[in-house]
Amino acid sequence: MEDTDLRLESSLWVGNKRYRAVLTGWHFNWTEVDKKNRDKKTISVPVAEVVGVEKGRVEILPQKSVEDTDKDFTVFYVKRSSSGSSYGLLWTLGRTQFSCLSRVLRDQWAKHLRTALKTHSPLRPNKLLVFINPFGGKKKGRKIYHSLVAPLFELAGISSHVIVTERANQARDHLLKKDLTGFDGVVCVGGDGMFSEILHGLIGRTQQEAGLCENDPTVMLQPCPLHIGIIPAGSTDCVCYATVGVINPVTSALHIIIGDSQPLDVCSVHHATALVRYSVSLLGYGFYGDVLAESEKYRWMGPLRYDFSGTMVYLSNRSYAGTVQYLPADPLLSSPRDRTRCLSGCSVCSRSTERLFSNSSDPGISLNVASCLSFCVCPGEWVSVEGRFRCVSLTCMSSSCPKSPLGLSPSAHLADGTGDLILVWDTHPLGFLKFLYRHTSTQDRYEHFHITTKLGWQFDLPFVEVHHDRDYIETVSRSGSQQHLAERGTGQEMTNDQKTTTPFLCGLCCSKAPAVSVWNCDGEILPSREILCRIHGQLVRLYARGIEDGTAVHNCSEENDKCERGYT
Ligand SMILES: Nc1ncnc2c1ncn2[C@@H]1O[C@H](COP(=O)(O)OP(=O)(O)OP(=O)(O)O)[C@@H](O)[C@H]1O
Ligand SMILES: CCCCCCCCCCCCC/C=C/[C@@H](O)[C@H](CO)NC(C)=O
Ligand SMILES: [Ca+2]
Repeated sequence: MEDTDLRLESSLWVGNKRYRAVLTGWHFNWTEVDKKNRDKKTISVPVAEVVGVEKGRVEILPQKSVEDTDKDFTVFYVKRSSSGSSYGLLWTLGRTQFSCLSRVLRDQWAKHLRTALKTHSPLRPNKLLVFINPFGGKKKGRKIYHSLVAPLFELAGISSHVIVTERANQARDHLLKKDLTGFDGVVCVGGDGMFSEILHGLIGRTQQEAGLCENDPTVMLQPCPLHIGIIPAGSTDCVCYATVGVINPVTSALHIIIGDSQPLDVCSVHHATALVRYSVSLLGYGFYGDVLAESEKYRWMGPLRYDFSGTMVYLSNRSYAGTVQYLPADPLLSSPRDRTRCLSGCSVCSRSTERLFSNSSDPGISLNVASCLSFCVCPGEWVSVEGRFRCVSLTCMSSSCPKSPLGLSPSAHLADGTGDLILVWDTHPLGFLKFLYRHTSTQDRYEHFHITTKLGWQFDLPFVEVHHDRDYIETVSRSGSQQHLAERGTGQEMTNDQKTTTPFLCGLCCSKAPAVSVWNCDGEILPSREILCRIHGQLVRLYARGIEDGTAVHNCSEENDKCERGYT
């Protein structure tokens, strides 16, 4: 249908005020008109952000009520407000009840608006498969879904098949084996672990159907056709925070309803000739591996277990010997140190789409896995580093979360086909504390497109390196070579503290320093230490749009003169 066919204009009343309402193809605007026919304030809502249109005077929350009047219709739409911090925007459900002069006109408005919203947001889901983890986070998944999300899905005409999980990996197995015909997307209600199940199920299913072998890191994996929605109800909710900007079930539900689409890079992790897992947020050895291993003992603490374990692990003052090899990405694409951020509509990610899906541009395809584990197969390209590390982390995105608002790599991109490798060399305990403090502090903030820090940038420390990687390998083992620490980390000879393998404050919290750590892969401990990773650009799509710039919120409401895009 042409946009001109959707155009409609008439007087409408909200309460006793008269408005001139106009539906163009893309926007629905209503402007108050005073008694002298002068325009006053305008409210403008993009049609793509209209959630639903109901005949009569309808309310949804706290309970649904319908007054079936002849000349009225109610429009529900996305309304934005600041989240309190400057990071991301909260979305709530806006609602306006309109009255028309006749029933015929009312029916015309309802029909035109419904047609327009379908035309302008083609990815809106009709049918969703929803998995609820009843035990995630504070164990409120069921309540969050039924009280906050289900009424919105119903309003938007989405039918959902809900499965409350009874065991770990049920959602993954369902996606791998059961009939998924008719579903537009899969929604998980839970935390990063639940998201990871959906990720594994959908990627696995897609490769099975395409006849591709996931174990082979040289294979170009097939992007998943189904979208993933995340209703946050977990402990860290990092994937939700880093792709939406807030941890808020209503905001996430609204992104799902309007069919937002955010591609996401995924890292496949291999050991020997097998796929071990996929990762999007954190593949971390050393500190983050130890924090996860320690935190498993304190599950009963809920989300606080990470802070408690973080403190315990910090006090144990561990570092580990190992070797990391990586293939650097093209520095012209972007840099993890450029202090920009990946926001909604990011141009770096958009430009990457073409590059990623043209087959010729991926030299990583020719890797030989067996060789990779022992030496570099692309001389001159692969970089190898060896030494003692506090932590080695790889992330495909910023991995910001409430515990680390800037994230592990604040300037990383969600969908540029690269990952950031952060090497924190062994250093004095106070130096490492500074790094942890900088990257977990809530005081640092983003300003329009650039990151400014009051405390100092987390990568501006002499023992921290950050690299931008296309594909890379990591092998971590105990090499016993401690000299590298002095050579690369601080440029000075190692101190006694650094040389010793005895933990700092030993006896207060642990008795013997372990020789090796474990890999934390998005909150799961990996069984292998020697791993090979490959970044698969834009392998999955989320019902999200990246982080909207919180500083662009207009301070406008229905009382102000101009209000665009439903900002409040
Ligand atoms: N019914 C269930 N019983 C037990 N475990 C489950 C169930 N459903 C899902 N799980 C598992 O629980 C783990 C944690 O779930 P989730 O991510 O939702 O919560 P969380 O508190 O954020 O945990 P984490 O921070 O460890 O990821 C997931 O890895 C998932 O596989
Ligand atoms: C001295 C105290 C230090 C406290 C450290 C607290 C931990 C900070 C968490 C930042 C993690 C950001 C990356 C997210 C990773 C998720 O994939 C994963 C699963 O939810 N979360 C964790 C904590 O491993
Ligand atoms: Ca990326």
